[in-house]
Amino acid sequence: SPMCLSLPCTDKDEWQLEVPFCGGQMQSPINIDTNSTNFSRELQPVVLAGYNLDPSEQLSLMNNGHTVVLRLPGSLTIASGYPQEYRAMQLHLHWGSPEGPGSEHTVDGRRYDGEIHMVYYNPSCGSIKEAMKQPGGLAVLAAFLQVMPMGQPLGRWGGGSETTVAGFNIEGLLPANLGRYYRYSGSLTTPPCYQTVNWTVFNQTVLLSKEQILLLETTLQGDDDTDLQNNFRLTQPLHGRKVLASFQ
Ligand SMILES: NS(=O)(=O)c1c(F)c(F)c(SCCc2ccc(C(=O)O)cc2)c(F)c1NC1CCCCCCC1
Ligand SMILES: [Zn+2]
Repeated sequence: SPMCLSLPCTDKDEWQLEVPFCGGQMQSPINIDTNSTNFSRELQPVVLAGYNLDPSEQLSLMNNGHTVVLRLPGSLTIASGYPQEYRAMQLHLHWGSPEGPGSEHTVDGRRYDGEIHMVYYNPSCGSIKEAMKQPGGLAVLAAFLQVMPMGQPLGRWGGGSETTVAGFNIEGLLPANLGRYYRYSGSLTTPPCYQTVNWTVFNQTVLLSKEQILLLETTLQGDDDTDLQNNFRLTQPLHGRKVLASFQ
């Protein structure tokens, strides 16, 4: 767009022209200004249950043209850290390019190399479709991906359009410390932009090797057969929302 002065120039926010919620007052991602977060002692550490998936469990990994998505079984749940239980749906990633970082959330204006999102729904809202439209119907656990200085690779990341991976310890994809996080109410960061997401953004990052980040940035094809890069939405205004912190 003509107003774009800095790269990457992906002002996806024409979305609100055809997708009304995308122009709402509770949109994600946001910049987290650590000087204006409120410490809340009610925010307990996030505890996952059922995350150690049996290798006999085959998980679908696919490139949907916008990100790489790993479908997760509903047996993986958030057992604490939220007022109600949530069940897993999928996890996916946001990244940049060899020219620059690609996290969705920023902290004090800093953009990280990438961001992992684990998407959950509240089963007491009925089906996933209903949950997606209810406030608090969705929860997303977000962690920043950061290149570690000297890389010994973490976990396994696949590529290609549709494949399956054997079950593995999903908790290994999140930071070790799930007790330090930011919490705020926001939205999906892609159309339909439903404002129904209870966001958790962990303070500790997930360290990947330079090769792993580069693999992510250079191996996936987007919808239009170009490199799938910079698949992050620009940060959105808070419109008075408070960001809570589970730590001081
Ligand atoms: N950050 S996020 O959670 O908002 C998010 C993104 F930013 C995303 F960019 C995506 S991928 C883009 C949306 C999409 C496209 C195709 C398909 C398909 O062919 O199955 C599915 C979805 C993406 F899938 C998600 N997460 C999805 C949001 C879309 C539907 C709600 C349920 C799962 C979470
Ligand atoms: Zn996402």
